[in-house]
Amino acid sequence: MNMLDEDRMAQSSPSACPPPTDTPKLRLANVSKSFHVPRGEAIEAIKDVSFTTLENEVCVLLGPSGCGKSTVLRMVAGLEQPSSGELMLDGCPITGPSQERGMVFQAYTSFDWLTVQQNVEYGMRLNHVPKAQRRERARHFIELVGLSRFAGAYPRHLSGGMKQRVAIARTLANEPAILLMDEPFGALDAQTRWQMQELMMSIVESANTTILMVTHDIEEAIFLADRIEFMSRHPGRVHEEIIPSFKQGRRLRHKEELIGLAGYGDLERHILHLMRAQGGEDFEH
Ligand SMILES: Nc1ncnc2c1ncn2[C@@H]1O[C@H](COP(=O)(O)OP(=O)(O)OP(=O)(O)O)[C@@H](O)[C@H]1O
Repeated sequence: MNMLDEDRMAQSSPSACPPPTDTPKLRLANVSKSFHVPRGEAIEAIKDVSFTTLENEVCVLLGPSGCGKSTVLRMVAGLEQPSSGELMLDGCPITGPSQERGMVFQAYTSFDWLTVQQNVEYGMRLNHVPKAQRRERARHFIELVGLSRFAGAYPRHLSGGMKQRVAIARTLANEPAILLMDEPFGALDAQTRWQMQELMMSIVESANTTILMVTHDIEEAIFLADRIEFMSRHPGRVHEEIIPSFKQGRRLRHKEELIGLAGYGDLERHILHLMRAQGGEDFEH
C-alpha cells in the first residue's frame, strides 16, 4: 500500500445510491479476478468468490498465503476491478475507491510531518469538514484509540502499535460505511498485537462499525470474527464459511476468556487442519 491508494480513497465521493433496507451490508457475487503479467500467462487470483457481510459484523478473510485475501479486500476498496462478478455495498455496485470504504493497511501510513491530531483530521480536511467539527471528531476518535495524551505528538515519537492506532482513528474519523483492514497488526510484536486486538474489540462495540479484515492469524480470526470466510488457493475461492458459534454472539473483551471457552480448541484445530490441507505443499518435509 502507499499514500496514493489512501488519497484515492479519501478524496473520492460517497455514492449517491440510497441503501435499500433488506440487503446485506456487503455482498460479493461470483467475483473473479485475473492479473495479466507482461509476457506471461494470466494469473487467476480468485474465482467465483461469493459471500455476504451484515451490518455491524466483523468478517474475517482467512487462508494460506496467496489465496487472494488482499485481492478481495482491494476490490472491495475499489482499488482493483473484478474481471467478472459483482461487489455491492449497501445495495450499490462498487465501481471505484470511495471514502465510504476506509482502509487500514499493515504498513504505518501516517504523515511524519503532521501531529497525531492533524493526521486524524487529514481526510476530513480533504473533504472540507468545518474546522470545529473536524477538531471535535478527531478528538473523539483519538480518545477511542487511547491516544489523547499524544494528540500533539509526531508519528516518529510513537511506537508501532500507537502509529497503527493513529491509522485506525484517522480512518474511523471519516465515518466509513465499512472499515477494511489488511493484516493491520501483522507488523506488531506479539504483546502489542493482542493488546490491539482487544482494543479493536472495544472499538467495534462503541463505534458500531462493519469490518472486513484480512489475516492469516487463526487466533486473531477466531477472537475478532463474527464470520470467517476461509479461502483456498490456486485459484482463490471461499472454501468454507465459519461462524464461531461457540462465542454465542458475544464480543469478548479479553483473549483469556476466548481461550477458556468450550469450543475454542475444536475450532482452532479445525482451522489448523484446513490450513494444513490448503497450504501444506509449500512446507512439505
Ligand atoms: N498486482 C498483481 N499482479 C499480478 N499478480 C498478482 C497481483 N496481486 C496479486 N497477485 C497474485 O494473486 C494471487 C493472490 O494474491 P493476494 O496477495 O491477494 O493473496 P493473499 O492471500 O493476500 O496473500 P498473503 O497472505 O501472502 O498476503 C497471488 O498468486 C498473487 O501473486
